[in-house]
Amino acid sequence: MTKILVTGASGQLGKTIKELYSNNKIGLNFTFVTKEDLDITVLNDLQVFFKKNSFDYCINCAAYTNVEQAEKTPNIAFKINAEGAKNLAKICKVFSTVLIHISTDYVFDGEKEEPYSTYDKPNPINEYGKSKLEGEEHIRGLMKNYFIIRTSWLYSKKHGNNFYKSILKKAKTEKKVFVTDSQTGCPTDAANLSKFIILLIVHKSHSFGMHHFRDQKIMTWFDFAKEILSKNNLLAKTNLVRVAKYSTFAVRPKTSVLSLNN
Ligand SMILES: NC(=O)C1=CN([C@@H]2O[C@H](COP(=O)(O)OP(=O)(O)OC[C@H]3O[C@@H](n4cnc5c(N)ncnc54)[C@H](OP(=O)(O)O)[C@@H]3O)[C@@H](O)[C@H]2O)C=CC1
Ligand SMILES: Cc1cn([C@H]2C[C@H](O)[C@@H](COP(=O)(O)OP(=O)(O)O[C@H]3O[C@@H](C)C(=O)[C@@H](O)[C@H]3O)O2)c(=O)[nH]c1=O
Repeated sequence: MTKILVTGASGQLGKTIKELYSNNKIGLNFTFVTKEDLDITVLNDLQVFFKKNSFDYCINCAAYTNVEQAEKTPNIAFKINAEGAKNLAKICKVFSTVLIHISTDYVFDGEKEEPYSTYDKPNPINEYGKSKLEGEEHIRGLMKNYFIIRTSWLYSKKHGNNFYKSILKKAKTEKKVFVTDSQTGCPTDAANLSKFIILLIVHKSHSFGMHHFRDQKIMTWFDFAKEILSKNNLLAKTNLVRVAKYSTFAVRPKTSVLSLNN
């Protein structure tokens, strides 16, 4: 049996992996831990936990993902996304566990017209992106047997908080739904990312290092809102308004398409 620890298991990605694979028949033995079970910012707790239980892989789904709030309380974002990642890297190295860590398109500034390759230099423009980049750097500096998977615009119809669910809620509760067409990226279904991660494990991949994963379609948030409403038969009933500027605390990359060819 391959033993896999999933941290941050009550979030969008953690819940998606649990739904898809907790009852698997492909020889994967999962331990799902929430923030309450195991806080990745407390190194000593990680040490105690890893001494008691051994794992072949750790999928780190724990993160601070509130892009707006991160501008106001960056210290909390850095504590979880940078320090937390550093702690996991230290522990996984000591206990010979492969770390699978998830990062984001928001490590890029969005000024490149072409898709970003894994060789492009990150230059985050908001606190969330900066904290995620610092997490990546800790992992890369501390260990070898890791996968960092950058993804973008993650959504699940069922789990967590995301743009998909925000738009559906607004369509049902607000007279007009204003959505920006000034940022372009790739919405990615959390189920597809989950499958990509599990395939790395099942295939015993040794392609350690940085990877990009996203779904195929490139679009603006406005296009995505239109697609969400259309698929839910709400487009005709909703007053969807295209705007250039939607007021936010955090600046976001203009074009953050991840290259699929690394
Ligand atoms: N959502 C997106 O659009 C994208 C996400 N990503 C990355 O994908 C990964 C998964 O994201 P997603 O599932 O959407 O995020 P969520 O915010 O849905 O889940 C993160 C989980 O981590 C938990 N958590 C927070 N702090 C700690 C801690 N100190 N110790 C342990 N657990 C903690 C949260 O608990 P609680 O809620 O109780 O704080 C939450 O359950 C993250 O690394 C994120 O940066 C990348 C690109 C896009
Ligand atoms: C909800 C909403 C957002 N927007 C705008 C605000 C923003 O510019 C853009 C996206 O809004 P959100 O705040 O929902 O999404 P945001 O939190 O920026 O999403 C990001 O989350 C982090 C965790 C990532 O890693 C990124 O890949 C990305 O998915 O759309 C509208 O124009 N209208 C709306 O009704």
